[in-house]
Amino acid sequence: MTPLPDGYRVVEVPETRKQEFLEVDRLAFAFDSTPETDALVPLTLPWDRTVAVERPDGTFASVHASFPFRLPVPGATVDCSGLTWVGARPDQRRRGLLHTMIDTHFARSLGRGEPVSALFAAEHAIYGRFGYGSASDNVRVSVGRGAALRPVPGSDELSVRFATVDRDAHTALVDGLHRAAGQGRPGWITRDTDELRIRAMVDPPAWRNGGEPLRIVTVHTADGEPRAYAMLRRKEKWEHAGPRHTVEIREAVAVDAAATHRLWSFLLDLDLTASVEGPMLPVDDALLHLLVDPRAVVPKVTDNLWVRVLDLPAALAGRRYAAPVDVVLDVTDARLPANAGRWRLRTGDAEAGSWAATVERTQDDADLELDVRELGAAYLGGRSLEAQRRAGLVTERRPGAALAAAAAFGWPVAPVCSWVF
Ligand SMILES: CC(=O)SCCNC(=O)CCNC(=O)[C@H](O)C(C)(C)COP(=O)(O)OP(=O)(O)OC[C@H]1O[C@@H](n2cnc3c(N)ncnc32)[C@H](O)[C@@H]1OP(=O)(O)O
Repeated sequence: MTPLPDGYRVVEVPETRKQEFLEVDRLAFAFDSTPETDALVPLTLPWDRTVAVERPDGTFASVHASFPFRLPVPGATVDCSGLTWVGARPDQRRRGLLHTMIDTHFARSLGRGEPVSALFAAEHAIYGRFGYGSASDNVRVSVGRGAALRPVPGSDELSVRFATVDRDAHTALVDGLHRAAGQGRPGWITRDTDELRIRAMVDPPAWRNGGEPLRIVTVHTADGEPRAYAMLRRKEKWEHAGPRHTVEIREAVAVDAAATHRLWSFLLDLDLTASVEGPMLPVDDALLHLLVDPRAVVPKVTDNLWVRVLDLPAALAGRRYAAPVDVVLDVTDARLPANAGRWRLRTGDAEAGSWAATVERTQDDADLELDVRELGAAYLGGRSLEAQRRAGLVTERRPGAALAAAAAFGWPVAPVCSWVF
């Protein structure tokens, strides 16, 4: 454990200390709220997983919390501690408080039997030093109005409804489609509490930034079954030559190609608009395959989930592999030495097109040497171990081992989480 300044201590935060907790994060993240906004936006924090570092005078210097997620991984799901709301008061930075909070978070997560942790990083430079690897990307596209899509059979039979987001009317529809659309996609964390489901659709006026209230487009079959949705806000812009409104999409999901086609055909043809600013999409999203002219979009790719392997054998045995492999990994892990050393990962028989693996300690020579950070980056199947070898981040001791391991760790569906926690 990293030593704290004299008199500082780690404490659990009960809900009765909510305002003190929020005050630290408001100072850390530079935001404020109002009673009107707070009344509309539920706090999603699980209070039995909320922790602070307290100063000698009993006030909070820094805080963090975690969500108890089920993380979809290649071919399976594992328990995952979703680190969130990490913040130190600006006058308490760079004294090791985050080091202590991370050690505390790791110990508490392992104590609950959670073999991995995941997070969205506020800044890219923060979490690699703690063994988190950037494990997935998302793409945001800016698409001009009228961009054409390749035809998809069945799209024309679907109909579209347009409404203002209504919690009672839409929460179950959004949650059901979100779950269905993410089937088989690593990283696709679902919103498993009422607070998280509501939080996804809240629309306090203070968040509108000059735009209209949050609207929802839903796509339905002839008998009314929902197949896709997009939550969006249009912003007015009138120029000399006429209207050039933008469409800002908060989240868009569809359960199949026909629904994707119908949804985006509608979004790309809204009157008065000039462009559509897309939500966080997986880098292999169907929309990107359907655009007739992909050069017409301006893609922005950024890091999405970061993953920290906490319990190496449980984490690696908890996912499936895309190819058979027998490889000895020699792992370094400065913060969790139980993960360090040599591990043999060996797949068994194929089942439904993928392979389960056993992971055991070994004295055999290493095939690959890597830090737990690079293992976390490869864990969801979206970052190649061979690419990391080429970048000098993974060392190969047996020729061909990186290619073979990369084929096994990779996955045909790109990992992404569609919402920031
Ligand atoms: C999952 C999430 O919640 S992401 C949100 C993270 N929070 C924020 O970005 C809010 C604003 N920032 C903060 O509150 C703080 O600066 C924190 C929490 C990021 C870091 O807290 P600190 O107590 O200052 O961290 P600590 O003193 O333990 O230092 C951690 C190390 O990371 C480095 N570090 C911390 N923040 C950053 C940063 N933003 N950029 C680059 N390096 C950083 C420090 O220099 C230090 O490096 P070292 O190990 O070489 O000494």
